[in-house]
Amino acid sequence: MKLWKMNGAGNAFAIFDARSTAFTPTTEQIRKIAADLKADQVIAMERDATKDVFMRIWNSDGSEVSACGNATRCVGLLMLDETGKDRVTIQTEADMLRATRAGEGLITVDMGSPQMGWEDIPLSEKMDVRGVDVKIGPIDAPILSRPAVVSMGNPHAVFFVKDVAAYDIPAIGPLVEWHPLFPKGTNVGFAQVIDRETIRLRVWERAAGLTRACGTGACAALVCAARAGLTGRKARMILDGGDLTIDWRESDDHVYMTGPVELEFEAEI
Ligand SMILES: N[C@@H](CCC[C@H](N)C(=O)O)C(=O)O
Repeated sequence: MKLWKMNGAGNAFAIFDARSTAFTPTTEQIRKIAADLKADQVIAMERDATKDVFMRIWNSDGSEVSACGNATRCVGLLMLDETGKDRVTIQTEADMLRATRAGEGLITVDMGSPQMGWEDIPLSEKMDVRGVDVKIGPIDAPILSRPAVVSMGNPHAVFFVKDVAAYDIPAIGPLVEWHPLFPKGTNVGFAQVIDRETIRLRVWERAAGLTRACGTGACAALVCAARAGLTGRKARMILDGGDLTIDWRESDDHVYMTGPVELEFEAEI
């Protein structure tokens, strides 16, 4: 079986080609693969009846999830190279996504429409998604405002803060990640709006911890910022591992994510 170690803006993946050999890992095996290969997520590329590929996603704790923006860009590059097409279709549990080239080492993925209903996130009770009431115990950091929430095929809570550096994210992230308001847990973003076209963002990822970039997290932060009038619909997102450009187009309501993809090594196992 072929294995690629790749990253998208520093978000690290072990990607297995399971199109001709079955890949049915246990939770323990996923944890070990993620630890040994220093991967935030483990990905399996499987055959799909109508799309170019089906993508399965596991977080580093072994849980399976339905969306991963940066991995979609990595799988997009592999499929664009393999098929020679201008555009490839990638089916995930959450949605059908499309990937195209956007210049040297850059891939754009159409991430589809954000889901804004409280049941879509999901929340455990009806609440205004522009600012939900999560009470977390006293923390040694400036007071946090109510986070905005949105689903990009996976749940996101986004805090808008004055200075991202003032927050101990590994201490605060887990308190929100598994707060009872989020029955399926949530990814937790800390977004500092620099100007109407630039956001500094760090994300505590559900079941993976603080990563160097989170693609769906960047989409979620831009959607929440634009919805609140803090930015326009297109912005440069500055993450620890690199920049992503997020464009929430008015014409089709879809969120387009563009950013770097890097192949670290490939192997046969
Ligand atoms: N790294 C990802 C998101 C991976 C899944 C996430 N941790 C979750 O549990 O929803 C991205 O680039 O979007």
